[in-house]
Amino acid sequence: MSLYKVVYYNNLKMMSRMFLNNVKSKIKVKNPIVDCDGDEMARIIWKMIKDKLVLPYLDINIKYFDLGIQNRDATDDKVTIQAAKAIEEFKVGVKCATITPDLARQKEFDLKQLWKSPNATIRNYLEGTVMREPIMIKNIPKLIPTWKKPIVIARHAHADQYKATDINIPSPGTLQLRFIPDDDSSVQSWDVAKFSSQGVALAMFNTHKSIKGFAESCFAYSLSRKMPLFLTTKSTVLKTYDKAFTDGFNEIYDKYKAEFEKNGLLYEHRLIDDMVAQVIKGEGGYVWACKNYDGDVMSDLVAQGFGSLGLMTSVLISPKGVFEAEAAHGTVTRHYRVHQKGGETSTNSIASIFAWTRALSHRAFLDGNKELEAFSAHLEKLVIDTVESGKMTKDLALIIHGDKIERQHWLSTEEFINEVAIRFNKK
Ligand SMILES: NC(=O)C1=CN([C@@H]2O[C@H](COP(=O)(O)OP(=O)(O)OC[C@H]3O[C@@H](n4cnc5c(N)ncnc54)[C@H](OP(=O)(O)O)[C@@H]3O)[C@@H](O)[C@H]2O)C=CC1
Ligand SMILES: O=C(O)CCC(=O)C(=O)O
Ligand SMILES: [Mn+2]
Repeated sequence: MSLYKVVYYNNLKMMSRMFLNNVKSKIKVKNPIVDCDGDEMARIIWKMIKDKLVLPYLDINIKYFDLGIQNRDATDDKVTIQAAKAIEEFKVGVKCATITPDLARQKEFDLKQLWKSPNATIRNYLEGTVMREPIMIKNIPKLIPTWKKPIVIARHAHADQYKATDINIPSPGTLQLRFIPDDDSSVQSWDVAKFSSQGVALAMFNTHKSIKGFAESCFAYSLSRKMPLFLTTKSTVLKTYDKAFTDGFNEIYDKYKAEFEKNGLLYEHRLIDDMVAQVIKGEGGYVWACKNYDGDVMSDLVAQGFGSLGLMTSVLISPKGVFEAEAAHGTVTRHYRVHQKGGETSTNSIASIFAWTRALSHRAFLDGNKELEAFSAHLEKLVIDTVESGKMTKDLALIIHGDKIERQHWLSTEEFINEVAIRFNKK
């Protein structure tokens, strides 16, 4: 079995029918799923999804880890690494968006320290590639009208800025980079900068092993989806660092070249600035392999271009044979502030629902559980049917109605999830 298998439903209607025809009682799920809870509006959505769309239908052993900021602080962030290890053990995890604290958050929650990003901790532990793909829904116009087919961002999930040493330079002086080999060869050092006043510096790294693992997952994934692959870097500027990516991909491509050509698929390296311009004028329909930071930024751009951050799925596929699903967006703090004041919110829960369906379908695939596979497909179909019937959250309604939007055009956060749940019960 390929380590990089991702289940996609080509025939949602047929799978959904299978669910309706066959499922009489709660579906038994043999092996556990690791559930990582999160923060703010995302946490509120998470609970509603579990209570209304998942737990009533599944007899499932959920290994729960509370990655909410208060519990990470209370456990000195040990809970995050425990969650990563549990995902490694049970092979399938699903994660709610979490706060990565900055100084303002430290003050807000009276945190012991500025804990690291839980996403970076988990992804660095599991390694692998984050595949981000927009959910395309017929009646939601794309903000970038030239886009006709999905653009899948394949984001290298290991290191670079997300495992960097990120420091203040307190006074004038010389900054050096040193490499001390484990064997007897001599120490090497490089002068990075001569500071005449205070400043900042960053040291980041990656490994050839991780880069080649990234390349492997991108080629395997592109082939399985029959989509061309583009890798972007700034190798003209980072002549050594980014060349490690172009060389690593070329090496792995040798293995895939014949299959790519047989399927009429293209692999090409492009400079990132050239690519961003091409992306806007092209029609989509490819996998875009991005370095870690580029993938973070570009996936939000692509998500918004296709409609909303609430429609961007995100799955981590790891060479350890492990799978983690999440939404690409964050905790949606601006909406949460409204909720805290008792106001009505309309936060899109679709990407979080799809985090659950993608994790469950991977569980189904690993366990050979056809009923669970049909359940996940059915839930995805209900969500899409709900939006196609005109019932949606405000982010989507705004794309359709623009400044003519009225209250009747959209549902609140809870109303949308209730609407999906009602459809479930109608059968
Ligand atoms: N995977 C993770 O765990 C991630 C966590 N974060 C964390 O999330 C927190 C908030 O980050 P922030 O930069 O505001 O990014 P968010 O992605 O949470 O939100 C940014 C804006 O995008 C729109 N948006 C995002 N998701 C949705 C949705 N589901 N439905 C409707 N609109 C949506 C909203 O726009 P509008 O206000 O215009 O409606 C929102 O204010 C931070 O603490 C950050 O650390 C951030 C990214 C990923
Ligand atoms: O981990 C974080 O702080 C941000 C994560 C993020 O933005 C993403 O996964 O897209
Ligand atoms: Mn991001």
